[in-house]
Amino acid sequence: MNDVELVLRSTRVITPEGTRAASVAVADGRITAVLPYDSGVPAGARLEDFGDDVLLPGLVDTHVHVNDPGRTEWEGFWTATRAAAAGGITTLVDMPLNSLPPTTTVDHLRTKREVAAAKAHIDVGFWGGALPDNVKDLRPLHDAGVFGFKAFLSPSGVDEFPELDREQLDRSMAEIAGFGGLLIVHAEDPRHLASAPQQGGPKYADFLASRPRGAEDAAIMTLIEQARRHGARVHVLHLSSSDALPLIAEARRDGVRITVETCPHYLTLTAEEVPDGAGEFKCCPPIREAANQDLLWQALADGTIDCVVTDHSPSTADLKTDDFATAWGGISGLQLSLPAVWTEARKRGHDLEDVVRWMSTRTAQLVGLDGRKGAIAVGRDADFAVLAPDETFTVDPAALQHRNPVTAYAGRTLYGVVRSTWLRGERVVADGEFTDPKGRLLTRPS
Ligand SMILES: NC(=O)NC(NC(N)=O)C(=O)[O-]
Ligand SMILES: [Zn+2]
Ligand SMILES: [Zn+2]
Repeated sequence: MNDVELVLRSTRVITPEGTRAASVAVADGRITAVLPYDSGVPAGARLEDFGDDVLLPGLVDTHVHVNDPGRTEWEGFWTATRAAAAGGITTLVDMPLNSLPPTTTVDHLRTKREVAAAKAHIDVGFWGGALPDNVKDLRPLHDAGVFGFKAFLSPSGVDEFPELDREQLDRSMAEIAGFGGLLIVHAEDPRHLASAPQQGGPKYADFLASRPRGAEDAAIMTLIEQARRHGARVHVLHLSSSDALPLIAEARRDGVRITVETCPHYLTLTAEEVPDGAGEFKCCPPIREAANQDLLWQALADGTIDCVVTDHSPSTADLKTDDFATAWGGISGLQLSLPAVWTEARKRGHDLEDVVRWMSTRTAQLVGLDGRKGAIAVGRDADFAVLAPDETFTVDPAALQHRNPVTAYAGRTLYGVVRSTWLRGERVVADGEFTDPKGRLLTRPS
């Protein structure tokens, strides 16, 4: 084993065994030991002492739309990965849509990887996309290292990424189950969307009524039925409807291989407080009522919801119009996800270990990266965030690093200042100062 190069020390290190004062030894970008706080520093090693700031594993955000290449006026690898790093995220997995080309063939994946390579400030992996006409591309994409496949059941918002009907979903799922892959699904049933009251305009209540919980519940029922039949591994993206929770819990008890994520905005923002005309709050499925949010928190606490990811899906500011029917759907959360979730979590009696489990450990597990990411433990990559959990700040859009600093969190006061972020033992950002990009491109461990 190589000599220890770096020791990171804090009175509060979050490890799988709990939070304790510890020294974390690093060599060749990996954690080689987690030792008592006063273990000393080997000759030739550098010491970084964070005092009482918390050292936690870098977050793993498995739901990010980087949009590069093709819609780089919306977002790109340079800006998205800087925003992520500033928010304590050290790994992201890029969604297959909104970039041009979308990640739906091996050729397109190659293009994406070339574009990302020089710009990534954190580690980056890729999801593939399941379209009505690319079943033959799924296995080659899997073999090329994508982490799984996203499918929509309702329109995606971009023409080049059409949704699957039930038969097409069935066919793609059979194919993906055949090679042991993971299918991740935007679960809103188009029939329930079509039959809901439709009314454009600036009233949030009208938008909410147009995308009812029943649309999510019905799509999730379809997904469960098909996953059960195929023995497939499926994952529900960006769950907002609390009514779907009992369905998911029951399916899991029956042995269906289903996991679920939700997002910071569903956990921290409520329909009651969305101002009319405020397009920065539009996302699909929508932010729902406070009572719904309480049930999402309960499901996180009892484990029905596995993890929390951003669904960072930005656009240019002009597309976030005051008409909820036509405004771009997507909330930009990369830089603020940790403080936003932590602020609400602490209010509800959770500790940072819970937040780390939801935003790092479980997301790493979801994509099979738990051998390398998601915990401060020997053998894992030396990816860290240093957080001052009791310090507050007020969200100023001008301080955000993503390309179009539109945010639903403007003016909110949040707990948790990310002081620095570390990737494989190297500092990526500290107090707003970034180093040159050091991110690597990840493939699914086989
Ligand atoms: N085209 C999108 O980026 N859609 C995303 N938009 C949201 N969530 O509003 C998503 O993940 O479905
Ligand atoms: Zn989606
Ligand atoms: Zn998304």
